[in-house]
Amino acid sequence: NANTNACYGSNLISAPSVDHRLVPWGTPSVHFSSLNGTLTTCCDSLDEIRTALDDIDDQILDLLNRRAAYVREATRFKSTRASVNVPSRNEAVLKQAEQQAVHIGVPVTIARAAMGAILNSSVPFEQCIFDAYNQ
Ligand SMILES: C=C(O[C@@H]1C=C(C(=O)O)C=C[C@H]1O)C(=O)O
Repeated sequence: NANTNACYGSNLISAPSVDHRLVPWGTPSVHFSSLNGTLTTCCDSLDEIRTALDDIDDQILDLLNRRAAYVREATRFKSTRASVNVPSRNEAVLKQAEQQAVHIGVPVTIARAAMGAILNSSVPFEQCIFDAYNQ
């Protein structure tokens, strides 16, 4: 079959191009099972998505707060400043996070970067706590 598209003019768009997609395009990736067993799909708008993201970000911050409390507590079991950072443990935490990410389907790129940022900020936080009690 000849490709006759070009015969109809250069402005003919037979398939949405990367720059001209009707939104929303593709198929939804967020599904909820409600109480009566019916499946509902999110989302109807970008606003709805951002409201959901804001709520999740609040939950992440809550977890970070709890995590930081334990990191602070760990300082009490370190007798020297040099023993605050434990590279082997950092590696183990990262490796475990990557494996868990694969297991539950979290994009590994996100899991790796997020856990890396958590560790890279937790160690200085713990060192700061150590210093504050060591002067
Ligand atoms: C909390 C600790 O101290 C540091 C912080 C870690 C963390 O945030 O998970 C891990 C290892 C240490 O570098 C620990 O030794 O477990």
